Amino acid sequence: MAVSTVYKEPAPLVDRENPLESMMSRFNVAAEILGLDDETYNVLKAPDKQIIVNIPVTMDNGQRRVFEGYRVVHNTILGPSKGGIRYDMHVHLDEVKALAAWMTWKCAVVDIPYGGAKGGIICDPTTMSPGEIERLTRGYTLAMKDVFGPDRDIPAPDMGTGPREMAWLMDEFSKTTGMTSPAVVTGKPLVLGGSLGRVEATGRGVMVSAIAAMKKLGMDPKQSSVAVQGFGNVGSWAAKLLSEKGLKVKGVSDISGAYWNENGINIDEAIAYKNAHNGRLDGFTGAVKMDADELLISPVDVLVPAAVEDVITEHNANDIKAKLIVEGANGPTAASADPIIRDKKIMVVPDILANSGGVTVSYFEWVQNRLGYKWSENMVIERAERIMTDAFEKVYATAEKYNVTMRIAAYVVAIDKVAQTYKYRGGF
Ligand SMILES: NC(=O)C1=CN([C@@H]2O[C@H](COP(=O)(O)OP(=O)(O)OC[C@H]3O[C@@H](n4cnc5c(N)ncnc54)[C@H](OP(=O)(O)O)[C@@H]3O)[C@@H](O)[C@H]2O)C=CC1
Ligand SMILES: O=C(O)CCC(=O)C(=O)O
Repeated sequence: MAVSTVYKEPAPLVDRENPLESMMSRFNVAAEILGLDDETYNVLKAPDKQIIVNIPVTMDNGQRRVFEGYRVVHNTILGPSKGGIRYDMHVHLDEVKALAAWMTWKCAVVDIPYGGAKGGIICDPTTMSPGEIERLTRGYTLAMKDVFGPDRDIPAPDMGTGPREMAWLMDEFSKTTGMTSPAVVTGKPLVLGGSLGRVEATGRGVMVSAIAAMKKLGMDPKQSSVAVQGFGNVGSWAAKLLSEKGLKVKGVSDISGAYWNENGINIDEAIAYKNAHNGRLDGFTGAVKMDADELLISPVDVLVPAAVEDVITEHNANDIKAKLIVEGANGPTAASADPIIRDKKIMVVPDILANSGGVTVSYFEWVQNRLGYKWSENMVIERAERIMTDAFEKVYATAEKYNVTMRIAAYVVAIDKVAQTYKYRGGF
């Protein structure tokens, strides 16, 4: 049988900023503020484990193709590691390492008992059939069977994956143990033990943090406008829930381009259009198409980058008009843009706080699976909102205490918690 290795080589990071370097530069600033000792610094800066696997998959045409997959466990000091799995052609080991570390900091910011991990496979799911994606997902799960576990490492969805992939993962893992193990993965379909409220949880958390930040800035949601980059799980839910709070969503985008309506886009219509057109906004008539790069520097009060890393850089930061940036995506702002944004006095609710609603409700899903009990949607929403509001206030107070940005403050809160736990666990 012919074996093609076309998807095996990782995409180079040459033309992009390196998210791992961005993560480390903020980590270093926070470590300095906290006066972290050398031992703790060295333990926290590098991942505990990096696993790279080759996954042979029989494609629909009978050819075998080998895919490269990763799982990076950054840290387990606070508990079992937690983090999503990304299917995308740009997946790169350094990116997965950054994403795994961000999971450690994110779980610590919202004070849930998890460490951090992230996974990814270099693939383009938009060109694969459901059967090919299923075989890839099952192959990845088998390759990671000794890494995953309800008390060890608990995956979830990220870009390019959703409840369908999580169901296959749960089923394949359960076969290896001979027991149905719903708690091995979160973001599952409801019938398999998924939690009410998980699908929209990340977008809802973005909305909650945006409203909390607007309150601090004295901005009235009903008099404010917003642009959202990325119209997938996080972006579309954030846009919908922000519009329900009265904000005018003037711009949205996906890989097909950006769409602008000065009078506000009808988000329910945009979502319905996307769902009916292969997940894309291309051809949507409720807005005018514009250059994708223009969206980030468009005249809006609030900007929500909810797609990929490093879209805000030293090259466009100066042109941003928004007074508030709420990071739905992980790592959308390169470290090179931080000083420019700070000097422009734009408030940034950083990724590890703003998008933590997803992992928070994942935690609730895991708790419900372990209890064998289901919570009502109201209970999920109310508890997640409380956790996020408390985390926001803690980060805001830390920013004031040290006179630093919300981003550095979030790292300070997170690293302090993990470092203190490390000291207790180490016995001194
Ligand atoms: N899902 C979750 O619960 C969580 C996700 N996140 C982060 O949020 C971000 C988005 O994830 P999620 O919504 O799940 O992913 P999805 O795959 O559901 O959606 C990604 C969206 O981004 C669009 N996109 C991709 N590249 C670009 C680009 N260069 N410019 C504009 N749009 C682009 C995609 O367009 P198209 O579909 O046309 O390709 C799609 O609309 C990621 O950074 C992820 O790590 C963070 C916390 C939790
Ligand atoms: O829901 C989860 O467990 C993790 C989601 C995720 O990958 C993220 O927050 O970046």
